[in-house]
Amino acid sequence: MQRFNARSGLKFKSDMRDPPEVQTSPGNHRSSPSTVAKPKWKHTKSIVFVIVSCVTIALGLFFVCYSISRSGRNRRVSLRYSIIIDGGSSGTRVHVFGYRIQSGEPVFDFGEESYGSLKLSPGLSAYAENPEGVSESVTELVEFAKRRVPKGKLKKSDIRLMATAGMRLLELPVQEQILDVTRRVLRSSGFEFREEWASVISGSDEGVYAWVVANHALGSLGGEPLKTTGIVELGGASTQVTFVSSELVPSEFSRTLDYGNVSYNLYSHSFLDFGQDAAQEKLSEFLHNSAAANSTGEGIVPDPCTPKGYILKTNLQKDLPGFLADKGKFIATLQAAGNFSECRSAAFAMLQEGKWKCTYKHCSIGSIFTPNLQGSFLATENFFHTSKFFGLGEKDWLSEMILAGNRFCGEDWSKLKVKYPTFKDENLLRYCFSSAYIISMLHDSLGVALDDKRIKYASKAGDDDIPLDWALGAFILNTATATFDYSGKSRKILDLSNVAKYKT
Ligand SMILES: Nc1nc2c(ncn2[C@@H]2O[C@H](COP(=O)(O)OP(=O)(O)OP(=O)(O)O)[C@@H](O)[C@H]2O)c(=O)[nH]1
Ligand SMILES: [Ca+2]
Repeated sequence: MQRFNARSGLKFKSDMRDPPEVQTSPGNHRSSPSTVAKPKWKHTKSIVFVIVSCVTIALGLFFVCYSISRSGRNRRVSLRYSIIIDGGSSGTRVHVFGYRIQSGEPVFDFGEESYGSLKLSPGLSAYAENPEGVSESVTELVEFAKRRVPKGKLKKSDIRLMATAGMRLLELPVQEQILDVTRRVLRSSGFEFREEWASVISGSDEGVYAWVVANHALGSLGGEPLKTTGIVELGGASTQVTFVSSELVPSEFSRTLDYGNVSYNLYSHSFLDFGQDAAQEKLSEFLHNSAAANSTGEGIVPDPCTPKGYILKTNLQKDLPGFLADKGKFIATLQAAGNFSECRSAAFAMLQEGKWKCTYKHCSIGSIFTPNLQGSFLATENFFHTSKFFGLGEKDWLSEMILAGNRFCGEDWSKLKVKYPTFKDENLLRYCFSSAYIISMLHDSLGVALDDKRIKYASKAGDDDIPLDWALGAFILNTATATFDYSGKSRKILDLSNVAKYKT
């Protein structure tokens, strides 16, 4: 309803429900003083009102910002921190974990706020000839960690360096020289550190840790053993297989993990030197030795795992990580002859080498016992990277891997370079061997059916997309132990009694 005020020319649009709103109707603007001038005191009142409301709004905004920053600071202040440095063959990564204790239990949150990581290449084993060189990269990783932990918390935050297969492949004295350099850096880092916290962990431990983070992410850790998910990890220098087996497992492969009120009897083994990078380098020696008979006379041996047209350079040898340097000498005698099936057969023959020494009921790889895989599995690291590269589906990724490998291995190198212009040669080169190696390992050796829906490739898992990195599993167990110690309950978390067997 609109009322017209004859004197002011102002239309009051008022409605019983709405506060009165003043409208000036067009053409009714009067310049004469006859327009109703407001009394002086009204102006002052509205100016005071405006100032008071601005100050109130400003104070309100300040309070909101302060409480947000305070709660963020409180969150960080209430957080505890733990740092793990993973010394892998292809790189060294630092993981910084923030966590809190709620009613005696650690609460893990691998979101951005509580978790950060940084990877530096090359890995520790690349410094075999120059152990002192390690200090630079470890120092850079420590500095990354210090930027994520409040200064006042450094002394209460433990830092560990846990090296894996790349270091296991070095001679013990060289391992110790490299570890001593890392200990010197960690000792002066300001974090809580003990000498024994810089070590080469056993492959079996590495597998258990990866199993722990996968089942934590999937929510099955602490649940029924046969409802847990196994892990197969194709790393750079080693491959881990870890899962709950209902078969009787010889003690050298058996691990007991007590978590919550549940005891898990795990099969866990790390196939040292059967990581993808190590296997690909071993293959050149294997091809040379096994095909010497039918080489082309001048000692040239066909290499079915390298696409035709690629010139295998001897300078690849100087690019090899420390533990592989001596393998490079065979590269010069190889000739690229890309063929997926032949590469798959060569990889399978390499995986079966030493089978005659098998003293168990059955051996799937070399003379090593592996129970028949049972239940669901996540296939990580190179299983994931290569499947991603070929854009394989979730369901039939193994059958698709064969098709993709056939195409890739059979393609001429010059065409692959045009198709994948952004890839460095040494990275693009890996995919023919990788596809064949994956099939020869999972299907030909471990007996996974090509259409088995229970095995999926992944790099993350669970609703929170938790990274499937064994270091997160090590952190979970370390913290759980710490918590149990902390709350006075001394319960066995991880039966490490037989870890000594792996240390030698
Ligand atoms: N194709 C591809 N491979 C990758 C990528 N990032 C890492 N890799 C490879 O994946 C493997 C890394 O797995 P990791 O477990 O981290 O290997 P690592 O820790 O360096 O070696 P280990 O000591 O055997 O554990 C190595 O073979 C890397 O070369 C990537 O983006 N693409
Ligand atoms: Ca690794």
